[in-house]
Amino acid sequence: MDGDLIALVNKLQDTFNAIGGEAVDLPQIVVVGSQSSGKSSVLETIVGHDFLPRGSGIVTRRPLVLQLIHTQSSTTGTTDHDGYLPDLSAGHGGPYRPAGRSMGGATGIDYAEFLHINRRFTDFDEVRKEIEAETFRVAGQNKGVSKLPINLKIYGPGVLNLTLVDLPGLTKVPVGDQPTDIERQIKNLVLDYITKPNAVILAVSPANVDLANSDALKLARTVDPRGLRTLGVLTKLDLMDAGTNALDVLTGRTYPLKLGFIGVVNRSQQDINLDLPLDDARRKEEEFFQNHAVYRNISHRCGTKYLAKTLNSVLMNHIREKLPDMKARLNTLMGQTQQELNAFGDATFLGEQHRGSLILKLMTEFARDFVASIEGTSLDISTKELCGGARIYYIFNDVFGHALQSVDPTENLTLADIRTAIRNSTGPRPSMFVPEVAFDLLVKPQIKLLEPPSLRCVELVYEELMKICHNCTSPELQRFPRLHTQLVEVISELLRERLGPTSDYVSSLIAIQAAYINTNHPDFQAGSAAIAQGGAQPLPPQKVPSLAGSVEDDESSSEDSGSVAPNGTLNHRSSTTSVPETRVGKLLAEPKTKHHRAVSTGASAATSPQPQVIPGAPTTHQGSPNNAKETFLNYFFGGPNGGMPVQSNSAPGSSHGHRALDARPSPQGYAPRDILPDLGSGRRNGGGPSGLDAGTAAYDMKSLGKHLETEQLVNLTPRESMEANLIRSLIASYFGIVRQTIQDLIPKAIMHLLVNFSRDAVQQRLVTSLYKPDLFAELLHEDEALVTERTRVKALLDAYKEAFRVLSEVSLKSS
Ligand SMILES: Nc1nc2c(ncn2[C@@H]2O[C@H](COP(=O)(O)OP(=O)(O)OP(=O)(O)O)[C@@H](O)[C@H]2O)c(=O)[nH]1
Repeated sequence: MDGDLIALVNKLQDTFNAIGGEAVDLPQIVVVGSQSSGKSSVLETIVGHDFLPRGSGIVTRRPLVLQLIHTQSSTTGTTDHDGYLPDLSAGHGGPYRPAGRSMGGATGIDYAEFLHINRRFTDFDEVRKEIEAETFRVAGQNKGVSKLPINLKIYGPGVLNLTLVDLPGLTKVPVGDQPTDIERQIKNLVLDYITKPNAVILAVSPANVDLANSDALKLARTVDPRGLRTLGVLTKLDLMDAGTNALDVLTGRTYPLKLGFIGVVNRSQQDINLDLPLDDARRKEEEFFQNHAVYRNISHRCGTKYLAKTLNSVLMNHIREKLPDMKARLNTLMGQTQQELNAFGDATFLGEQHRGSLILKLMTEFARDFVASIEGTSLDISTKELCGGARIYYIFNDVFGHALQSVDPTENLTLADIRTAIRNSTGPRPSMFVPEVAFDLLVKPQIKLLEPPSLRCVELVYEELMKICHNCTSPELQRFPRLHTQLVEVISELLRERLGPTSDYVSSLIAIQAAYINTNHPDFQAGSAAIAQGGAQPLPPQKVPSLAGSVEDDESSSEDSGSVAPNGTLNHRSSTTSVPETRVGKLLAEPKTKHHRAVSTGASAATSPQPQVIPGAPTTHQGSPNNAKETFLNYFFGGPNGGMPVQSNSAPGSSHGHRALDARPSPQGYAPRDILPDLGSGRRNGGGPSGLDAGTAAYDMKSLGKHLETEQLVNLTPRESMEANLIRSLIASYFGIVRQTIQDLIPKAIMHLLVNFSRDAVQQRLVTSLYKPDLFAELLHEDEALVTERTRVKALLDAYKEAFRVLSEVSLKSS
């Protein structure tokens, strides 16, 4: 039973070595000692073979995990119950046969196996060479040390069940080309092993050096201060100065260790040189103790044989003691490993007949994850960054919102441009009033400025959805990279399909806004009123109290009057309510005027703001959008519908051919030309390009533009400047309204056409595209790395389970 324990630990050690399970702290004996203290000699005598490298300097440079496995002798078929054949007189069958001497005989063969090569060694010289080669391979030629252990098993009827770890000897000074920190390196390596509470420390100290200077004991003390798991070994007792002895140490009077001290005498260097067989050396050792005057009385507790036996029982007791801990640890590990294994997928879905349901399950999970990410109901919601639906909201609200707000509605629209547009829209004739068509002409391209940010918004949401789709994965799905790729591909295709219609719709929303400039929009009318109000300064006494006059006065203040909000938009609501009952303000504060057109020939503009149709005046545009548009600027610049007194006897024909409202008859009977004589002449005399007068390039925008470029902008006449500023303010006002609408509509459109559509279609699309039995094999092709990893985890779990089972049996029997 006890033999089983060590065999079990050995088995666990192998399993964990092979599959990388470092988690179990297995009970093992760790040999520690300073250089040349005799560690290798002790190990060799325990094993009964010369198999360790020898030489000067540091020979042991990698940990050597040595498992001694007792096998039954084939001649006797028996063994003593603790797996140890103690009878030295048994000769070849004894435990301390030198290498090669008993090999090949009927008594059974000792042989060695390394974990790193699949080969059985029966020649222990070869074992030594292999250890040397393997040491060099990893730790380099005579260089530093390596933590990577060499695993060696020695089988034979002559060995005890034992697990020992040989470590590099503690050193002080680097020699040769050793690294300068060799002392620290070795110390750390040793500490790595002896710190583990399940390690039994075999502290080897030479008896010919004062125990107070023992590096092994010093280091052991740091991790086992009460000396509970340290076994002291005193070597070189034969080399002590004459007259001195180590009796006090061996009897535990000098240095207290629970497991005590055992004295040994190994082969001297000379013995080695003379190739003294190990069994001869053991006899010599036995004789040494039995014949020694001081040690005679304790000779049964001295020597390598006794050490081996003690180690065996110490290790078994230690394992037995650690059983509950190991079981608890294994239990935890089993739980963890099981969980790890579960992450690779439900075992119930393995097998060909379940492929369809597995694919369906993975698809559904994928679709569910995708929808959950969008809706923010995902289980693993990040707290580090916005994700999924929240990012879409962020795109709408912050990114898109800011992008729209940063669009300057009058960008690239200089006063000169506006003047040019005004002039172009008046045709060859000088015009007295600002034509509404100019406003129309100018505002449309500005509305188009909203298109790029809107389309970008679609793209950003699309990209976000793509990201969500790529992030939808699970450890189970990772097993099937091709299925995952296909799932992502199908969703990507769905999203791509939706990108076109969504972008088109968004573009058409902008186009719709540009298609019809609704100057009759209530907010715009209110905003326009505020603009007008901003310019409604007290009129100079000498002028006719006309709108034109008030606006003209505004020219000096319009730049800084603040009628346009800093962001280029108007606060329509407050403007509306704060519009004083000025003439223009009152007119514009009643947005429904257009719809109530009535013949009201005698009404004054101040009390009757409705655009009025004059008998005999051209009415062809009445009711049409153009007509509606043509009306609103009249509030500022006069015209038949505005408050401007216009002479009814003005020739109606003079207005046709362009949309300028200057010559339209008004019910009041004044012609704008009459009341604003300076405007028309001002343009001709002041800022007007001479080209216009010459008439040669009146319609040529280019030459006009060039001309304007050459002329300084300040050359705008006051009238032109006023007109241009006013138009600009109105553009900003109108643009603000459109922007608000767009800001509201685009996210709705994107949600409907892209996000919600994809969300609702994802499951069905996946099923129709991928749920095809002939695709199953391809889709369920497993990732090889993951298959390996799953196999490893499965093997680990099995090993834990097996270890747990054996441990349970052992503890049952021993209880
Ligand atoms: N006389 C005598 N010599 C011993 C005894 N033990 C070890 N030696 C000698 O001491 C030297 C060092 O012994 P090793 O067993 O190689 O010492 P080590 O601790 O393994 O050395 P490193 O692996 O280099 O750290 C060898 O020449 C041994 O023959 C002993 O009990 N008596």
